[in-house]
Amino acid sequence: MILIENLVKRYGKILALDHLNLEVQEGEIYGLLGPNGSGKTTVINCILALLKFDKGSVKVFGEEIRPESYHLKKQIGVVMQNVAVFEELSVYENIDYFCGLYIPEKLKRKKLVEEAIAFTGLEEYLKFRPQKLSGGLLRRLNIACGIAHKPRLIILDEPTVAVDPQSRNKILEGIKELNRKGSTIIYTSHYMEEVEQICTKISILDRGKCLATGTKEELKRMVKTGQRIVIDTVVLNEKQIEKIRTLPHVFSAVWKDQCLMVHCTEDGENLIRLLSYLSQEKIPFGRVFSEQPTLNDVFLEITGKALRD
Ligand SMILES: Nc1ncnc2c1ncn2[C@@H]1O[C@H](COP(=O)(O)OP(=O)(O)OP(=O)(O)O)[C@@H](O)[C@H]1O
Repeated sequence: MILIENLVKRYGKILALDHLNLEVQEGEIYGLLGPNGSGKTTVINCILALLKFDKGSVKVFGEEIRPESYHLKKQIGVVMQNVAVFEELSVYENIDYFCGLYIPEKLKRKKLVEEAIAFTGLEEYLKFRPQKLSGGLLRRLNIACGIAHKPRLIILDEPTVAVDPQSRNKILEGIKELNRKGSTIIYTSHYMEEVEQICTKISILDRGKCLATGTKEELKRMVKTGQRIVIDTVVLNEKQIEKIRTLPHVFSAVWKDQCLMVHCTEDGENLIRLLSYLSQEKIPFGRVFSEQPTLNDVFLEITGKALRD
C-alpha cells in the first residue's frame, strides 16, 4: 500500500526525516510511534504529497504520489491532528460536505453519511454546530468527515490527543472496526498503550529515523528488558540474592528498600520458580508484581530515553 524509501525532509536546518524507510501492507493497522517532534506528521504529509521532500521516494498503491495524483488521493481518508471542520455547518452538513468531495451521487452519499454518523456515535448531535461539541465529540466529527467515503487507506494523525477516556475507547474500537471492514490504517501516536492495543505492526520513530519495526511481540523480543518481577520481602541476605541471580532466565536481581526486583528473559515459569525458591528458603513475602516489557522499555533501550521525555 505504501512504500517509502530513503526519505529525507529538511525544514531549513532541521532534519525532520532522516533516510526513513517504511512499508505498509494491505490490511494492516500500522502504528507510527514516536515522541513529539519525531517526524510523524511530516511522514504523513509526504505520503499525501502535501510537502516537498529533499530525497527519496514515496509510493502509494504502487505509484509515485504527486500533488495532483487525485486518483490516488480519493482512495485515502485523512484525519489530521488539528480538527478541520466548518464552524458554520452542522454536524450532519459537515460530514455530508466532506463525503460529497468524493461521492457526488446523493442517495449513495446519504447512506454513507448515515453509516459514518452511527459509526462515530454522533446521532444525538446532528444539528449541533462544532463549537457546541465537547473535545471528544469534535474529534469524532473530525473522524466521521475523514472516513465517510469508505477509503481504502485511512491515515489518522494522533486522533485521541486531549480526548476523554470514553471517546478515546470509542475511537480505538472504531479504528479496529474500520480495519475489519477492509480499510488499511496508518495510525500515529505518542501513546504506547494505544499503539499496543490496536496496531498489528509498529514502527518506532525518533529524530526522523525509523529505529525498529515489527509486531509488538517482535519489538519486545528485540530488547533484553524482559519480564520484571517485584516482590516485597523484609529479609533477604546476600547469599540468597546471589542464588536468585543463578535461577534460569534471571539476568539481574536487586534487593533495595525491602523490595526484590528481578529481571528475566521470557519464560512462563519465571514467577513460579522465584516464589518456590522464596518458600523453600522460608523467606516471607508480601505484594508480588510482575509485568512484561512495554513499548516504552523498547524505546528506552534503543534511544536511552523514555517516550515521554
Ligand atoms: N513547518 C515547519 N517548519 C519548521 N520545522 C518544522 C515544521 N514542521 C515540523 N517541523 C520540525 O520537524 C520535526 C518533526 O516534526 P513533526 O511535526 O513531523 O513531528 P511529530 O512527530 O508529528 O510531532 P508532533 O506530535 O508534536 O506533531 C520537529 O523538530 C519539528 O519542530
